[in-house]
Amino acid sequence: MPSIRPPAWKQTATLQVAVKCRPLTEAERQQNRHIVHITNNKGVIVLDPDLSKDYLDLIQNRTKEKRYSFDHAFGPECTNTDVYKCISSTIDGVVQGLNATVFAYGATGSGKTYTMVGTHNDPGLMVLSLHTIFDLIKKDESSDEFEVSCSYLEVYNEVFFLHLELREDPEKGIVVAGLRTIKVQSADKILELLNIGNSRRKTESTEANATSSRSHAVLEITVKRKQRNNYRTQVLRGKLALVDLAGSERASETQNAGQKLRDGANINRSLLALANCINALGKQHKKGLAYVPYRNSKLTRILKDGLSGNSQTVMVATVSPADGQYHHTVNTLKYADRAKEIKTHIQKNIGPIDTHITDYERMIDNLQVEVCRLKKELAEKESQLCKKPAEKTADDELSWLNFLSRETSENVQERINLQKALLELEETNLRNRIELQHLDDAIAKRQAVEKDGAVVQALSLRRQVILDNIRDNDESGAMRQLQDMIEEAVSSNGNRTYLNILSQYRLLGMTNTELQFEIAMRDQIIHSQREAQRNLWNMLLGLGLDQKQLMELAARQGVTIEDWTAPSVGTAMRLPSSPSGAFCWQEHHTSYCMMSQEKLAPGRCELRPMPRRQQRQQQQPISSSHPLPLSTRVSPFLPPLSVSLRRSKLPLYHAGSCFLLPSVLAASGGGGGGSVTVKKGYFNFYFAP
Ligand SMILES: Nc1ncnc2c1ncn2[C@@H]1O[C@H](COP(=O)(O)OP(=O)(O)OP(=O)(O)O)[C@@H](O)[C@H]1O
Repeated sequence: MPSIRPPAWKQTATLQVAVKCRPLTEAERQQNRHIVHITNNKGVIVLDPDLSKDYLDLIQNRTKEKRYSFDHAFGPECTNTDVYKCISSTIDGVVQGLNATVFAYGATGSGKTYTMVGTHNDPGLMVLSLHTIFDLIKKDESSDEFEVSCSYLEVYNEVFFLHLELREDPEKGIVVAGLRTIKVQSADKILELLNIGNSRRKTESTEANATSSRSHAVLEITVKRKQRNNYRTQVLRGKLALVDLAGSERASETQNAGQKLRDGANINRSLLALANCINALGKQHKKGLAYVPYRNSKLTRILKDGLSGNSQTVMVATVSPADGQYHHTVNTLKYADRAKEIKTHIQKNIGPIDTHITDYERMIDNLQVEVCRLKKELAEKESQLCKKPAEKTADDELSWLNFLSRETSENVQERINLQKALLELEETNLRNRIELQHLDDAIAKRQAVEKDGAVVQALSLRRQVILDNIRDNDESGAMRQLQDMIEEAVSSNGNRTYLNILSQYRLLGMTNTELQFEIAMRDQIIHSQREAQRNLWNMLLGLGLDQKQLMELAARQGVTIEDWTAPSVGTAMRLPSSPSGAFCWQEHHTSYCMMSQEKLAPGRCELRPMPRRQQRQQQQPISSSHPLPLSTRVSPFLPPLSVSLRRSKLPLYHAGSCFLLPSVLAASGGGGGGSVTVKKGYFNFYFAP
């Protein structure tokens, strides 16, 4: 994912130098004189250790007394907290995404470890800085998220104690590859780790210090601050490096003792490299560009940012007040004095704003997951519907509908959010293009005055940033992705599909009920017809007619006997007194039935259609537009005789809205039937019982 970088904001800062002179130790007090004096919290005077100098030397300025002035100077009575007060503002910046470096520089036994780590009663700068960082985070009232991590590194004899590789990262600066970084929740946890790390540090007893550190210790604390608003996330990354350098005494002893000690070059390779860098950086300021040999040692590479790069840096030069340490003290102060000239360029480490796009991506991913989840849920519901539609209760459906309406409104909200994000992106693009236009104009105007001046360069730099932003926005396809997402959110509205399925299911359920009712009705009619037929046969057989006679009688009347099954002998014979029950026939899947009408004259029935959805409601008569088929087989169970209504010469009597059909029974004289031509329209049967 390409990154969009904010415009660079840089401020030049000067390396701050504080000098700290420790008290004489018990042992020193016996044999040494106190030769370092602090004046006005800034001045340092180092007296000539040679007391034999006569007055003449003094007035001829041949004395070795030295005077210096620094940003801050602390005497033996000052605590680490006093020192910290002067540098605390530098530490505060780390929480705002600025880099800071504090390193203690001085001869062995001068008090570097004491200053950086301290004691229980006089906590050092590492401890105090950590407390400040965690206090600031605790007191922060914004909704920003913080993440603090730390690493502790030891460089011993130019070798990383863990044999790690140094790499230059374009975003993070110099990093030690493979270095373990631990996320920490409190200052106490870091201090615990720090004590473990410090206790494992290589120390040796030297003439000047019983527990002289033989390695450089670097405690690095990184504070990641995530600032969010609706659709933007900005990450500020502040780094604080606290460095306790090794003592040099042993190195000098093992090498050319005495001689190199005097000129300050007899320190181990890292310190020599550091001194050279400080020298070069000092010259750089005074005489212009000079090569700075950072790469000569691992220590200087680690400190590169702190010395000239993006860091607000404090050098604490520690000195011993003992006259025996005169050369070390002067040497330290000489480099500290030079370091005052070093300039750094501080700038907030604002993480790539591609986190905007990352956020969009995350949002889109989440939506896609949500869409998948909804699709799956819908498929499950659909399969449930297919399996057991009858088991679905009205309550379930209601709650599911409520759920659906909630989901639908959420879906709408998501789409609104996506639209907003899209608008914001479009606005950014528009702003970028307007600024590009302005920059082009400004560059053109400025170039007319000076061809490649600083202003033109700055404007061109800014123009490049804007161009990158525009290109990155285009390349990332964030807008296209958002548009696709909105469209998908609209089209993949599974709820709508589900609602369709649900309504179809309900419709099918109703049709099913109608059909079941119809089947029940038909069963009832068939049953009644069979009953009537049995009665008819009983009656005819009771009259003494045999099967042959019956067939002849039926044929004479043009009646087809449908189901020739003689009832068992002995069945009771019964003649109904009035028409009742229903009869029906099927016509193109439409059911009609003849209902008994209590209030009609005896034997009079009316044929009515049986509308599917109104079976329980009042029946409607067949309309005249509803033709009956010319030949319709009707099996009325009253009279107890099956008749076929075919084309017939039997008259139909028109009576108002009805056709009157002469009673088949009457016509047959108690056993007759006939065929009639039924055209269309209403018709009533009239039976003469
Ligand atoms: N401000 C101080 N007050 C009291 N004692 C101090 C102070 N500074 C240093 N000392 C003492 O001086 C001695 C040497 O200090 P320290 O070990 O910090 O020196 P160093 O510069 O780290 O030495 P090395 O480079 O050899 O590691 C220790 O015994 C320490 O307790």
